[in-house]
Amino acid sequence: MALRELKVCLLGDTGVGKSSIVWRFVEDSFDPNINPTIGASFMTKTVQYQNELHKFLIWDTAGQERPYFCTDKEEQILYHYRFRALAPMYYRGSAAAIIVYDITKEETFSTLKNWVKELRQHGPPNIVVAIAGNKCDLIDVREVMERDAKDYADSIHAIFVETSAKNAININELFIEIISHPESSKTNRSVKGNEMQV
Ligand SMILES: Nc1nc2c(ncn2[C@@H]2O[C@H](COP(=O)(O)OP(=O)(O)OP(=O)(O)O)[C@@H](O)[C@H]2O)c(=O)[nH]1
Repeated sequence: MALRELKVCLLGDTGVGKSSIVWRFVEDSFDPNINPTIGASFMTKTVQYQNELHKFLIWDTAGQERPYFCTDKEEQILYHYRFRALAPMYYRGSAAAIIVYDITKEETFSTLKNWVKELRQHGPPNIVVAIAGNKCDLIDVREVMERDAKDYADSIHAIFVETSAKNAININELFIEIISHPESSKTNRSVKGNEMQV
């Protein structure tokens, strides 16, 4: 059976649930006390879909601009240059970027639009953009309407799903949509025998 590799990165504001989405996808678990990501973390998961194996190489980036341990301005600037400014390393060569916002926080949707602009300006030309409106289990405190987010996603030709890492809603579907997107197969890398690398 053919094996294809797909580099995918997750972008978005701090606390929107990027790591939780990755944990739900890779480990099928959810930790309500998960720690904020420092810099970036890397995980892989291989799924079988339509007679092919797809190995996701997942880079989960930190959304936090000013981590709690940075007490003064100098430390914050240092953090920015050490981690946030490294984001291009993670989206370069990616088949897809999953940009996550929190449906209960309007400002995280604005951050998402900034990431879309950055990807359009500096990202790979064929990168598949997938927008995930996470925490859809919290509809009572919703601030971003699903229709508005879907209209925006359609306007930029992005995949769109509302997800809940907590309740395992649309997490696998999100990754399957990425596999099935015609553009992602162009960036997919076929791997033969012992050529496979993490
Ligand atoms: N109710 C609910 N809470 C969630 C969901 N996903 C994540 N959370 C919670 O939101 C908080 C932040 O989750 P993370 O996965 O650390 O968010 P992140 O985007 O990776 O954050 P950074 O690492 O700081 O960039 C945690 O308390 C999670 O338990 C969800 O689908 N529903």
